[in-house]
Amino acid sequence: MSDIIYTKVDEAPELASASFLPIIQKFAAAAGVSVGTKDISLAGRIISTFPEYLSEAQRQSDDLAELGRLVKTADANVIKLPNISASVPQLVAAVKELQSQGYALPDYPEAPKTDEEKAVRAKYDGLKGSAVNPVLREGNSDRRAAKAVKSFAQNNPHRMGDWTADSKTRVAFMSGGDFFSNEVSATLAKDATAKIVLETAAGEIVLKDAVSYPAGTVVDATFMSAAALDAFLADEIEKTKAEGTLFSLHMKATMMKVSDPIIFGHAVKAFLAPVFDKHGAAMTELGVNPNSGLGDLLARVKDNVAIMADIDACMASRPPMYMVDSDKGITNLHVPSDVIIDASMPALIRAGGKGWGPDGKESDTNCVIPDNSYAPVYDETIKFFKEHGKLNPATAGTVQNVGLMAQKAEEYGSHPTTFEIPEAGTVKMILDDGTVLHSHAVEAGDIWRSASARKAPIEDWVNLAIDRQKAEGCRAIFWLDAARAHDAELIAYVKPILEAKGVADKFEIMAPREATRASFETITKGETTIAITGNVLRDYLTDLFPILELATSAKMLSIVKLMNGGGLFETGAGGSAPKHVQQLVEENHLRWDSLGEFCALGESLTFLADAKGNEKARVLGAAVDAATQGILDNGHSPSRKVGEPDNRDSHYWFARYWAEALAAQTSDAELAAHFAPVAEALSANEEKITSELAAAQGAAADLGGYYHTDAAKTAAVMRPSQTLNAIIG
Ligand SMILES: NC(=O)C1=CN([C@@H]2O[C@H](COP(=O)(O)OP(=O)(O)OC[C@H]3O[C@@H](n4cnc5c(N)ncnc54)[C@H](OP(=O)(O)O)[C@@H]3O)[C@@H](O)[C@H]2O)C=CC1
Ligand SMILES: O=C(O)CCC(=O)C(=O)O
Ligand SMILES: [Mg+2]
Repeated sequence: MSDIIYTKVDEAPELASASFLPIIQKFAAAAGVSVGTKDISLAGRIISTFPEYLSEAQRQSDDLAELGRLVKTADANVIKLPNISASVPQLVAAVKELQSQGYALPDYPEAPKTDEEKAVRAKYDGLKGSAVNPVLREGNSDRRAAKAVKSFAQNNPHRMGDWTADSKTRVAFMSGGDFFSNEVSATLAKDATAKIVLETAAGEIVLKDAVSYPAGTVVDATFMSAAALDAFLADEIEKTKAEGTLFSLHMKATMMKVSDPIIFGHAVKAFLAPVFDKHGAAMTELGVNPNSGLGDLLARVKDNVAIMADIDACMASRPPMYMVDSDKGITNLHVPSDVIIDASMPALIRAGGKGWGPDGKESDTNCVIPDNSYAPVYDETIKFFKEHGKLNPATAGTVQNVGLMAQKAEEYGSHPTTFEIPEAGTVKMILDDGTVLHSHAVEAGDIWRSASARKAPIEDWVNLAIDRQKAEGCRAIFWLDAARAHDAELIAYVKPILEAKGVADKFEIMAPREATRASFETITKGETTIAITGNVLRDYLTDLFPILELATSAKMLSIVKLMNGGGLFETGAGGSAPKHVQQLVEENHLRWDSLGEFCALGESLTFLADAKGNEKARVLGAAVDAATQGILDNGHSPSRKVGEPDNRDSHYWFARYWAEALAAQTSDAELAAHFAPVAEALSANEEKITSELAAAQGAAADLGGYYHTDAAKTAAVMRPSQTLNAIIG
């Protein structure tokens, strides 16, 4: 096993790796540090799941499973880039592309009937959504902006849209019948195995047999009422029209891969309610599944003139929709994975509460976030800006995050125990000793789910929070709502630990709405605060605050201190930026910023030095930090526009500053001697390299695929400077 594993992923970060990884490998080798790769891309995961359909040459090992084992050991040192968490349309597209490249994969069975189809479908379902992060995240999350990154943002503030008190933008959420209001929770006194059953008039349906929990696990159960959701959505569509704003829906259909696509499907049905009422049967016949979105729906009904006419008439009577791409007519409801709440809401808030409408113009927006558990965070943020005006990134302090994430904690681990209820009855969670832990009366179509958080991760999380607060000496708030069932159980863990460690006075506990306001008040004063949150708020806040403070969450330091002693270093807190690939393919400019990779690399090398006593790795790591600083100080981050320096230029500069720092350091003479000529060559050839890189831009680029690109073509596109390539070797 290599000293450091660098993950092979998808889309923009993978393109960036084609340019950056050869540099990392070359520099690391000089210090005897090996950097290997493991493929966790969507295409790679599909290929490794179906060996029986593929030729020997096409087969691939199951790298995700291997990494899943590695992260449970003290040896793990993994640099994890963002990967696609696939929605069904993305999965289907990736399969089609692989088939076109000669991979005889089975089609994705939309409506599996035979046993074989059901088996294939089950395998594909395992690849869906957030199938990678929960496997690798065997530790809790520490996300913050590195000091250099934060001060760069303060000295070079990005543009922010203005907020005015009369903005019509608002957040809409349910007032009852949702996951928030139906939640019940209990902490298990002893190890237990639970069975989840649905008791109906006709008998008992076993939804899930034998889920095991160790003693101390906090086990929640809740449901979203389909009837309440539908009434809410219909009402909000009407209200949006009356208010003259855009209708938008913000979900996490990728990570909440069972519950949220269903909620998304309800919104598609609500928006096209008259069409579904009239043509429901015909549409089902055509294979329409509202959960796959409007894009899939339109592709299936496009040849039916009557349905298409009624869709047009319905859309004309509806409020305008928030658009993903107004030029191409792609709406919020086209694909469930296009609008993902963690990134979409902060971008809209950064823009002053504006979304893009079908006319290609900015407009105030109704932001529909049905469940009330976390919607108040965005609601309060918007209220704060309406009262105080936009945040000033030049003077704003920072919100760091410590997130409970390990061992599939909370909602993000709930997929195997989430069910769309087939018929009315009572869902019961029954323990092996006969105790009925939780019970809910449900109707057909309700979405019932159970989430859990284990004792060891919860305690590790509280201890991580204590360490981080001690290191920063700043305000620290547990975002827990004493009135919410799950949070009350967590508070029962948190308080005694804080008291036992004598640090209770250093921490506050507040419900998300109050904590949101308190955090904005703190950073408005230029101060730092730590948000100590559950898994979903970890995700939401580590995009929200960075996007407001730094313009993007791509620049975040994202450390997962693995519970068994290893290190997982995530690059940034954002995703794989599909829009960046689109730009590269059209005009050969990659605006992806690798600052997240730079930060993660520095941490990984320092971790290697500490874990293995490898002093050369420490020197390399310190030089990475100097190079990162050099990129910031000298403005060599990628620009957004074609013809200007892009991701590849920033890698040249990174290599140069890294080599210069290594040549200049005095802790390791051998490394200094090795890198002196490299630094000199990079500096002497600056003009030549940057003009070779510039010459590559402008025309369309061929990667030989989207999900499964051609390695040689990608390398040719991403490494266009022969002079630089010759120096790197
Ligand atoms: N850790 C992980 O594995 C994660 C994976 N994802 C996955 O990523 C995909 C896309 O998700 P999405 O919600 O659109 O979020 P993204 O973070 O990928 O994109 C949102 C926007 O953020 C900006 N951005 C993100 N990263 C960078 C970067 N390195 N440099 C510059 N700008 C950046 C871009 O803005 P602009 O276009 O204005 O330049 C981009 O369009 C999905 O498949 C999702 O599942 C999402 C989050 C985390
Ligand atoms: O795993 C995913 O789908 C996304 C992860 C994410 O958004 C995050 O961790 O911030
Ligand atoms: Mg996120």
